[in-house]
Amino acid sequence: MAAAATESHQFAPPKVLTYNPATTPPLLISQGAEGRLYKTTHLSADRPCALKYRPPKLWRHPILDARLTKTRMGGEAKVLERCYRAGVPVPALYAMDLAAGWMMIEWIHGMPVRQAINEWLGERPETILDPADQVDETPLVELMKRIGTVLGSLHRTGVVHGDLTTSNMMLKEKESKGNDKSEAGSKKYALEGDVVLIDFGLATQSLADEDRAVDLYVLERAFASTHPRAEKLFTHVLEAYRVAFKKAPSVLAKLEDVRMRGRKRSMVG
Ligand SMILES: Nc1ncnc2c1ncn2[C@@H]1O[C@H](COP(=O)(O)OP(=O)(O)OP(=O)(O)O)[C@@H](O)[C@H]1O
Repeated sequence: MAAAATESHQFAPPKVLTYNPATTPPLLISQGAEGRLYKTTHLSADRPCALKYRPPKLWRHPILDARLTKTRMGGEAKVLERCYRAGVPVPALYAMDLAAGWMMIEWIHGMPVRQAINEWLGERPETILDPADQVDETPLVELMKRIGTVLGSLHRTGVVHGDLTTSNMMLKEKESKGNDKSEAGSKKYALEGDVVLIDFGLATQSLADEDRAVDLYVLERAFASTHPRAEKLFTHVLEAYRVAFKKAPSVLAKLEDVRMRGRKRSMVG
């Protein structure tokens, strides 16, 4: 949940947020165990950005802590740049200071895919796939396909995300959505927009089918538990992935094995 004003933060924000006169007062967007995310601006007031900050961990040896921050955040920045250059939809990297533990990335206007789907499903009957309901699930199917296409481009680039969930994808707002303010218009456009992947903190570079399959499996499981009413539509993600990515057939065959292992593990307990 967004919390305003620097003063109320439990720990001081990084200096970059206080010494640069062109920087807009930071808004704390999220706070996790390892880091915080602020909304601020980069270079000019009309260029919003997300600032990811990993504050020093006082319980860790300072040299080890600095090394960990450099490795993890440096790895995340490297992956972001690689994806951006290859045309995978990710936020652009604006600036970073690994020694100080922060990086500034493009602000994506929109909402997490998780929220967009839940708001859209909120108005639907319990099982949206029941033909008797005559619910037009086309917008959600189209969104699933866009997710599959983006994942195909991610894996083609040689990157696995490591933490795929619908919270780690943003639905980038489209201009048309902003122009049509009517209720019908906002429903019609609720699931429109480009899917942008975020949070590459656990990403790695890999070309292995196994890693790619596990990436898809993690999303499949997360999707089933976050959006149980739309679980059956996940197949559209995999279909679009198959179309977008030449090596998909062997990844999807591997996904079968990964699922099997997952089922065995849950039977054993
Ligand atoms: N580039 C961005 N533009 C807009 N909002 C963003 C951006 N990056 C992150 N967010 C928002 O901030 C939230 C947290 O971001 P992110 O997941 O990258 O941080 P995190 O601290 O690693 O979080 P987590 O604890 O979920 O891993 C996201 O769910 C999203 O709502």
